[in-house]
Amino acid sequence: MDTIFAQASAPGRAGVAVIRISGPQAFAIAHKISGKQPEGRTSVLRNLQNAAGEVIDQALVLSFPGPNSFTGEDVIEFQLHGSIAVVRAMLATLSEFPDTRIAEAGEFTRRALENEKLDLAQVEGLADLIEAETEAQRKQAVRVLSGHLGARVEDWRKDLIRAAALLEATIDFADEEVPIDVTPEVNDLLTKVGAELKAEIRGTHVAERVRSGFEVAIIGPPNAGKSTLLNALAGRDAAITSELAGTTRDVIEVRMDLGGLPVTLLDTAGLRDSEDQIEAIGIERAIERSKLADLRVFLAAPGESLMVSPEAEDIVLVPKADLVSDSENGVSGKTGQGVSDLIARIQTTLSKRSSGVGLATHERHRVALEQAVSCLAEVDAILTRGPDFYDLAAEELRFAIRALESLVGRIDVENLLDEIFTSFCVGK
Ligand SMILES: Nc1nc2c(ncn2[C@@H]2O[C@H](COP(=O)(O)OP(=O)(O)OP(=O)(O)O)[C@@H](O)[C@H]2O)c(=O)[nH]1
Ligand SMILES: [K+]
Ligand SMILES: [Mg+2]
Repeated sequence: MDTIFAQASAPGRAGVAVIRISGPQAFAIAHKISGKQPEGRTSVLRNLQNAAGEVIDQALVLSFPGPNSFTGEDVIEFQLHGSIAVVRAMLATLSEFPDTRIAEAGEFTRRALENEKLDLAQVEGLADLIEAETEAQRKQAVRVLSGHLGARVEDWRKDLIRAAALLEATIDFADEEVPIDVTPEVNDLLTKVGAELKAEIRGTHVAERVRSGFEVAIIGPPNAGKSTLLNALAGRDAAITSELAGTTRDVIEVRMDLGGLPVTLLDTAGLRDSEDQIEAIGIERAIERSKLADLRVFLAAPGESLMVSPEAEDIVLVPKADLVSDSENGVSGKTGQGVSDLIARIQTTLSKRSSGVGLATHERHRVALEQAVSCLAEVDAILTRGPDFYDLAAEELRFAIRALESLVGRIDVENLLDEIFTSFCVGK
């Protein structure tokens, strides 16, 4: 097993840079570079030397003897001064040791997975946490990283294994009089697990949104002030505004953090029947994108007919509130009137939706859960055919169990690993 090393902190100048070493040679290397090692899980201040005995830097040295380390192997961390030259000199010195090489992207985490310090879902949570930009994303990632999904999978697995065992026990008695009817208990177990899986599946759609962002489309007739409103919400001139109807044509996207939720605001072309070919394409796109959006903000005068109808939670506001007398339900991007109310309404609506997130947060999780659910439906169908088919039902149950195990990487997932780890940075 190679010993691997990498800069774990971001590249460039900084107060402190962290270089991490993991593997069988980690302690021996640290000894050569910095002298006697600190006791496990403590830190000491040391001069670090290169092969020629020159001092590279003065640094904190931390040691984590395996298996109680992030990777499960012996790990050393150097906290150096965050200088490009210091880091380069350290990496050059480290690369001179035999059986030691720079780590690949995500390789420390990969070793943590291989040494069962993390399960596969936790690895995904860790990747999400590093990517997190908003509070909602951070919270969701921390939940996944905590390993609760693994615990949940373990519960489902136990229930399904029990159901399979009950069925198999019956098969063994096939020739004799069956002592007890196991179907009520099996059905209870299947119903319970099935309902819980379905609830998790519902949550995955929202979780995906928390990760990638909710889309909120601003739509309405030309010149309603959509682009002006977008600019007011974004706090910058992201879209061109003018008194000419039909100014906006392409969908304009602005990413922002709305009270901790990641939101992409969409400004769209004004909706009307247009002879202009380019404008007509813009209008078509406006309709398409706004239908796919998670929420729509309509700028429309009362009674005004639109080419898209609002859905239940959509927000309908009277535009240019500064010009109308009854401005109760109005908004004005120009004066800022009603803008903070609008932000609060968007936030409330989306937070309510994001509260439905469970522990399964990735497309991969959804696919595995749905596979398990469809296996369970199949088990139900087989059971109605009577005890002669119990062995078939037990077999199908094992497929469901395997689908669930793939969530946490208990079964062979080599191809998945490459996909997951390519999203990691070197040093993690
Ligand atoms: N009084 C007033 N004028 C506004 C308000 N919002 C926008 N305007 C003006 O209305 C005109 C149209 O504004 P835009 O923001 O370009 O409107 P739009 O809905 O994006 O228009 P299209 O992209 O052409 O569909 C501009 O002259 C703005 O200055 C408002 O709240 N109050
Ligand atoms: K306009
Ligand atoms: Mg516009």
